Amino acid sequence: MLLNAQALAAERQGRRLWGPLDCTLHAGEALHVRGPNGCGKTTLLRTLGGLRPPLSGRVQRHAPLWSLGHACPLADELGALDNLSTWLDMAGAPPAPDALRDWLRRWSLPARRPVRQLSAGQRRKLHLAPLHLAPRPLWLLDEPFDALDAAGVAWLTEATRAHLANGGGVVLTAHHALPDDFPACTPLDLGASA
Ligand SMILES: Nc1ncnc2c1ncn2[C@@H]1O[C@H](COP(=O)(O)OP(=O)(O)OP(=O)(O)O)[C@@H](O)[C@H]1O
Repeated sequence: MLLNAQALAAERQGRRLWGPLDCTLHAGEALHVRGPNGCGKTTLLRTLGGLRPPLSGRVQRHAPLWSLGHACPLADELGALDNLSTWLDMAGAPPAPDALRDWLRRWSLPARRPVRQLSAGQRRKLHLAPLHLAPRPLWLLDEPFDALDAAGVAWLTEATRAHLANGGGVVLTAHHALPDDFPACTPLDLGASA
């Protein structure tokens, strides 16, 4: 088992968002968190990743994880190369320099230009790089398809398929329908926003 949550509940500013809910993620499984804007999908992912305490209940994480939020945690003034190497170093997963440069070349991303000058899709491809450069069994991905072009969507679809086949697990949100060829996901529906 990669992840287990029991009787988990969350609130924002005194208002119950969701819960209590239980969820379990085993190796090879994917969970698609669904619901309207504001219902608490991001809050759930952050809670599962340990970035936010639950109102009640508990989460047990049994594997190293990448928790990639909706906003890219990139330093605007640094280039792609420095951003990725610093981020991965700090995460205890320093990448092989060649692999890092290959990733930038693959997407034609400039190594040195400040990332504030990159497009949203280019930034998304940087943001997703740890999944490729430093494999970890558990992926918590908040809107990972946002701003991605067709090649990026195809890559993420195939990377997820390989990840699950290798015993990984994924919890993700997506504002739109998942690609037709995306691996099967179990839906986790949150209620309407208040
Ligand atoms: N920092 C914050 N302080 C107070 N309330 C917040 C904060 N962040 C989010 N909220 C509120 O919590 C609720 C859930 O937000 P959350 O971002 O988890 O929803 P979501 O389902 O991911 O939304 P979306 O589909 O728009 O991304 C919303 O009503 C939002 O207004």
